[in-house]
Amino acid sequence: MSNLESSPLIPKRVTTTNQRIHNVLVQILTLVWFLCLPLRTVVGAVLWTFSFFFWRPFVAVFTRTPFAGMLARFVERNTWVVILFFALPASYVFDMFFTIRNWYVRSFLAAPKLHDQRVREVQAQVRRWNEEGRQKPMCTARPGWLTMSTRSSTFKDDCSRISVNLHDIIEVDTERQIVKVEPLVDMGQITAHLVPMGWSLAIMVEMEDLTVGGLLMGVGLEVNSHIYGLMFETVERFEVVLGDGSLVTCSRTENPDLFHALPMSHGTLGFLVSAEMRIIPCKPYMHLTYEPCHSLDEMSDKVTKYCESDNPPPFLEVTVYSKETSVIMLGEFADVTTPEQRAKINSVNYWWKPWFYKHVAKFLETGPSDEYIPLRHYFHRHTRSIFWKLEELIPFGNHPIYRYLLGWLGAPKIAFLKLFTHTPEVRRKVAESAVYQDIIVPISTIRESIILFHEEFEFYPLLFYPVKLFYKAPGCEGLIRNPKHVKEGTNPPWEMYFDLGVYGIPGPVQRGEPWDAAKANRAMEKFARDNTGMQLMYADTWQTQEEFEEMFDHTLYRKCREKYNAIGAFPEIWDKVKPQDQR
Ligand SMILES: NC(=O)C1=CN([C@@H]2O[C@H](COP(=O)(O)OP(=O)(O)OC[C@H]3O[C@@H](n4cnc5c(N)ncnc54)[C@H](OP(=O)(O)O)[C@@H]3O)[C@@H](O)[C@H]2O)C=CC1
Ligand SMILES: C=C(/C=C/[C@@H](C)[C@H]1CC[C@H]2C3=CC=C4C[C@@H](O)CC[C@]4(C)[C@H]3CC[C@]12C)C(C)C
Repeated sequence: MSNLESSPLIPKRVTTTNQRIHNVLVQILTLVWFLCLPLRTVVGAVLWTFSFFFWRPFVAVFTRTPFAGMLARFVERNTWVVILFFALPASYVFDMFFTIRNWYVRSFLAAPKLHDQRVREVQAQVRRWNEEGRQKPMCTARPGWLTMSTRSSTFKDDCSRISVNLHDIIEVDTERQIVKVEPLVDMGQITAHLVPMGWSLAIMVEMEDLTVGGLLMGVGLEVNSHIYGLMFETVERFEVVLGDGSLVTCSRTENPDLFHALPMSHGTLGFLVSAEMRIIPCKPYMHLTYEPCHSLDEMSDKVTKYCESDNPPPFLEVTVYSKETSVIMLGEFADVTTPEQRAKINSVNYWWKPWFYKHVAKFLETGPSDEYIPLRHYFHRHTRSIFWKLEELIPFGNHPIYRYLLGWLGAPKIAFLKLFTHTPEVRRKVAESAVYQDIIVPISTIRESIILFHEEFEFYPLLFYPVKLFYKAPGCEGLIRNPKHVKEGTNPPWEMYFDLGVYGIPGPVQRGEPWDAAKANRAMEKFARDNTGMQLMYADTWQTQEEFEEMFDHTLYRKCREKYNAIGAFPEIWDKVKPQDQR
């Protein structure tokens, strides 16, 4: 028995019939596991031994030698080799493991009971950290390579790592229209659970590996954020372990200051251990209408009109293919009942299908159209191509031969891309020669923003998701600044913003011309600050601390750090996100 389990803080487990079945199954599986020894040895040895016991130490040692540059060049020029032979198979095995594990936990282990026990384990770790003299500030033990962040920061090396290993969906309450989840539940897990029940998160974020904790303690948004706002707006209650090990809950009425300060606080106020989030009923299909636009003005006018109308389309996304061309996608949940509708079904996520954004680009030539996409296919439409990033990594990835032969392997997990290809040297080069950035700015700046991105990055496609930012009453203003030009007569007041994202190698770099990463990124950040906008902090920032604090309002955040015992217990956000050279 571990020390934690013998602790008086943790209740003894109750053995239920399900758990007895669980015990028998564990014994059977152990037997099967041993009987499969030869297969296990081959697969396990090739994948895990190579990745964890050879590749990482090899990279660590190699990067200290004069050959580091050579390795970086090899990885850079032959990224597809590393991805095809290591990242893809590892991702496949990892996904299979988690699919089985999640099914198993759902079927045989009582998650609500385990939740309380696991929260106590987090509390026990924090209390132990206090008893041992509060040496280094705390952060979650999740390793950097497993996260979705492209940041090069290494703050975790200077922190005490607390394991917040909470992976489960605790409860779906269709009457209250709430799902209660643990922070490491990811988007893929949620759609697999909710969609067959006829429900969806109010904001169902696209990428399967994004976690609830990361999206709420960072920023989450999707193509219906022009209705619901950022993901944290759909939260009813947070449950948090504070720096002294106590457990608090907060909502709009209970500890409201903490409730409003938590979003975007990046784990610097406490450890999130559960969140209650709004769910909405859904239908089996998304009816998607494609409207190609052939000028920036046409797109800007149409999008503004749709977003600000009294009856906006429930889902709205734009993919910008060049300064003047883009496709607007308008979606609504739908049933498919008639033969005409059935003829328009397109399961876009089957592995042999063309990547979604390539499919959408065709409407620029063929004109407006519509189709019915099965809901899970729609929710995860960009996963297979990692938006438009995979083409750079596997240039032949959308070729029909590749799709039919190897498409079933799916996309490499971002975590494994990072694990296998991010040597420090590569990371440095990426920051100087590629851009992964999103800003959220008012919809009134569509033209200026796209022109700015064209001048600074000259990379397409661009991602465009409209987002409603709600005005917060005095005392409730969190890190995200209040919008300045709210729409008259709305309650609560709001202003329409949009997320503009650029992910890839800028035009000048592709052509072998000079490109000043610092200048371009700083111009983008200044534009966001000047327009009461913000940058998404999963990415590297090039701002100074003063500029960062001009972008994000630290007033309530700092009050809460003091009131809820976070000072000394957790780093400040800036310490987590600041650029490497400001450490
Ligand atoms: N559509 C969208 O909205 C998209 C959003 N993103 C971005 O990706 C990030 C999410 O990625 P993901 O890998 O899921 O998350 P991460 O592991 O990157 O976590 C993001 C931040 O949240 C903190 N955090 C996570 N879990 C907890 C917890 N239980 N308690 C306290 N703090 C916690 C982390 O703290 P710590 O540093 O201590 O680990 C970290 O600072 C977000 O920043 C989001 O903006 C990316 C793509 C799309
Ligand atoms: C914020 C949004 C979407 C963002 C995604 C497109 C990016 C989020 C994380 C990005 C990536 C993470 C790590 C990577 C590993 C590198 O080796 C290659 C690049 C990348 C795959 C990179 C690509 C872009 C992201 C997926 C929207 C939806 C608001």
